[in-house]
Amino acid sequence: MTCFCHIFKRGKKRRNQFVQGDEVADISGIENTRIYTYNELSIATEDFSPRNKIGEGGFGSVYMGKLADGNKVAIKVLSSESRQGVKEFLTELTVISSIVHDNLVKLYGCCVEANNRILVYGYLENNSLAQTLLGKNASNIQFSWKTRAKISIGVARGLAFLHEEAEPHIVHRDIKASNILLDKDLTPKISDFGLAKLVPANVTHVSTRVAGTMGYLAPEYAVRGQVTWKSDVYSFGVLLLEIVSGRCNTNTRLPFAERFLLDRVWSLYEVCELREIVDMSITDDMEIEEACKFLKVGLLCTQDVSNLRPTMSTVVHMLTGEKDVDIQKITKPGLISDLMNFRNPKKTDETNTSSSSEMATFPAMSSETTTYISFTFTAISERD
Ligand SMILES: Nc1ncnc2c1ncn2[C@@H]1O[C@H](COP(=O)(O)OP(=O)(O)OP(=O)(O)O)[C@@H](O)[C@H]1O
Repeated sequence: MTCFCHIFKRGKKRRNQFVQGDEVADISGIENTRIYTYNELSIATEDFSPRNKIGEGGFGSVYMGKLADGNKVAIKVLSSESRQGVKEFLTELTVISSIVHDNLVKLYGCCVEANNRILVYGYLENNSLAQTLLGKNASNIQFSWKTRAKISIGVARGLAFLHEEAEPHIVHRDIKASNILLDKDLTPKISDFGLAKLVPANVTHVSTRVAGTMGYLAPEYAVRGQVTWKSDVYSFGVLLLEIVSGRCNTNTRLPFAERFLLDRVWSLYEVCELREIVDMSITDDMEIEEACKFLKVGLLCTQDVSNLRPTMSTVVHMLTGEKDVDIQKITKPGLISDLMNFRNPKKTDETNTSSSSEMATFPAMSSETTTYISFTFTAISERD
């Protein structure tokens, strides 16, 4: 009798086992990840109809879908470059879906049938900050100071959670306005965390992904490809400046002195005129003071020397007022104009009005990093 039970148990799929056709993999935690069939997702998106396509990012296309239970979801079809083995893919995915926080987009599950690698996320009604706050087509959302403060603090909390509490700790690598989504109450949710590991380090992919991101890259990331939590803090600092000023980190239509937001904020800080860059729709004096405090936190986060940047939990405390902003610690941030100077000192003077679609190469970079920076300046001009 004992022997019979044993055989029976061996024949059954275990809780931590993924079985599909001939594929059998033991993956701890998989029982908490929902595996969707391709057919289910195809029905949800009306056969991946272009009508339901809501975006296209470096990882692939994103569709809005309605599941059989009525739940609205965002379905991200990873591009062909992203194909990983089933076990590897599911192992990473299980980790990502176990990370749950109010300020992180919830990953519901995935589909790994045949060559398809598809992720299913909770759907967020109010699009990304890139589209609503910084986009060309103004949204009807009123970004009051209260809303901006709530968004800034929420993103800081989400990132602090990824860096300091999530197991394993996660460096996002691509904090930027298009990766901050807003739900119906304008609660910010960070998207795309952990995805870097789902895609092989493939040059073509990296170059397209980082293309829109230049203004957010910490100098050590741009020059040496060095990614740590400190490079995320730098990107968050740039995002914070964008939220307070209501403008994109790079605008090549502006005169050179105003073109790069961080450079502009730093020069205004030096002459005690930070108020000038605060979005004009914020008019209340008390709020402007608070906004200037946020700008100073942004300057602390973007310090050129990465060791001078605060941790994200310290940033949260400064933004919420639980900790003072120590202005003694604000020194020169890592400026884009300095990176460009490094590349070609003659080109960055006041008279430089050249198009930004030049190729940039930095001697210290690995060949992979060089490739993506060379796309960067083209991308900056395309966005404006
Ligand atoms: N969970 C979601 N809910 C609602 N819309 C989403 C969701 N996820 C993504 N989107 C939409 O799809 C677009 C593309 O998202 P995606 O994250 O793939 O690319 P991106 O962030 O714009 O660029 P990149 O891949 O370079 O980071 C977003 O800008 C957003 O409009």
